[in-house]
Amino acid sequence: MTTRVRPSNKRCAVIGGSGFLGRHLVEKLLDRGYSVSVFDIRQSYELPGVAFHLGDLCDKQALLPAMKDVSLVFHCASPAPASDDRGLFERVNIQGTRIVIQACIEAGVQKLVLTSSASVVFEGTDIKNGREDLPYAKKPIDYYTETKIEQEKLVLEACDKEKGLLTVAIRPHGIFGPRDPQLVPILVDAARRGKMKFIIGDGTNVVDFTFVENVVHGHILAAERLRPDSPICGKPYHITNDEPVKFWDFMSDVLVGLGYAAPRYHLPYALVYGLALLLWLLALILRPLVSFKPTFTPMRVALAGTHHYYNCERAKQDLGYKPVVSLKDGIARTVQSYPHLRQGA
Ligand SMILES: NC(=O)C1=CN([C@@H]2O[C@H](COP(=O)(O)OP(=O)(O)OC[C@H]3O[C@@H](n4cnc5c(N)ncnc54)[C@H](OP(=O)(O)O)[C@@H]3O)[C@@H](O)[C@H]2O)C=CC1
Ligand SMILES: CC(C)CCC[C@@H](C)[C@H]1CC[C@H]2C3=C(CC[C@]12C)[C@@]1(C)CCC(=O)C[C@@H]1CC3
Repeated sequence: MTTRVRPSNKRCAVIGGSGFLGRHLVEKLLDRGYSVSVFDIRQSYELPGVAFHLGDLCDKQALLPAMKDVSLVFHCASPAPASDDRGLFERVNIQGTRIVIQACIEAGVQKLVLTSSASVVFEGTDIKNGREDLPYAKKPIDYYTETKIEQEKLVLEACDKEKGLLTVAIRPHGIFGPRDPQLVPILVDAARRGKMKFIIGDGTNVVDFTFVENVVHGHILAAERLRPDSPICGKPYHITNDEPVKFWDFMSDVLVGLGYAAPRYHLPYALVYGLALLLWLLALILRPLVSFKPTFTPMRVALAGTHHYYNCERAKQDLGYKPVVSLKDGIARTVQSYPHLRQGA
């Protein structure tokens, strides 16, 4: 007879734990007394109390040791949204997520918390105060969004009290904070190349940006509230700063905080979107000959020129969620954490 060790409630695994969000999550979990296994394709740091397992999440045999005696798994790995590699997104976000679910079931994991994205409902048109019951985007703008939709469906459908696996999806929006490899670095790179003089559209579009510690807080609340009798099983939850802000005010605050000029001149949205589509097509056609990555992709232009902010009442009601860091403090802490990206550095 084989005896199964009951996983400790304070042992968890973070898939994607070397990444931006993953590492912040690991640090908070350690603070809260969890012991943590990180599974990632790379190791980006060392911390006492963290065991690293390196491998590709599409490889179940590589995943299983990271889930040994673990009751709770966070899945926050994904290829970077800026990539244009459809095959990679399908392999990691769709096939890989199926494998993560199978591995959880085999390893006797009780709870799986997925980092999804509020963008699963975004298709380039305004979303104002969007709730979780909005339909998934029918025409997602990029492969990242297309595969995040499938990934979320897979994880939520895998919620099965009989089989003993409970699942929930967190949908953050526009995560920023110290060590973010995307938002601030891309913005500063564009500013240094003189591309941030322009506002796309009339500059009044309102969006959500979410400080990374609030996203972590939402994940941990969801994990701790996920029980067979709780209403959160198999549901998605928006997690934002709950302080929608004008996109171009946020960009200006970050740029000015780092010593760059705020964008001033307006360009028509339709013109910039058309040009971005054209460039994207050109990059696709020329890929066998030359490789170039346009700064202004159709997705970025759509995000920069439309309203996209989300209601997080469901998270407040069911998870007891409330942001722990304000937008103002989040921006100040973020700006302070990038001395090397300051103008003149
Ligand atoms: N940043 C944002 O604004 C938002 C992010 N999200 C979601 O949050 C999650 C975390 O994002 P973020 O922290 O920004 O991203 P990061 O790229 O910083 O972190 C993702 C981590 O997963 C790793 N990874 C990628 N592919 C694999 C694989 N096949 N096997 C194992 N590990 C892999 C990455 O490695 P490598 O770097 O080598 O690829 C990286 O370490 C993602 O699921 C993303 O979709 C949702 C909403 C907004
Ligand atoms: C060049 C400028 C027009 C824009 C520079 C900033 C952008 C790089 C970021 C502004 C909004 C961000 C965002 C994401 C990535 C970085 C931005 C485009 C996501 C696409 C990351 C992954 C998600 O799930 C949704 C995010 C929405 C906001």
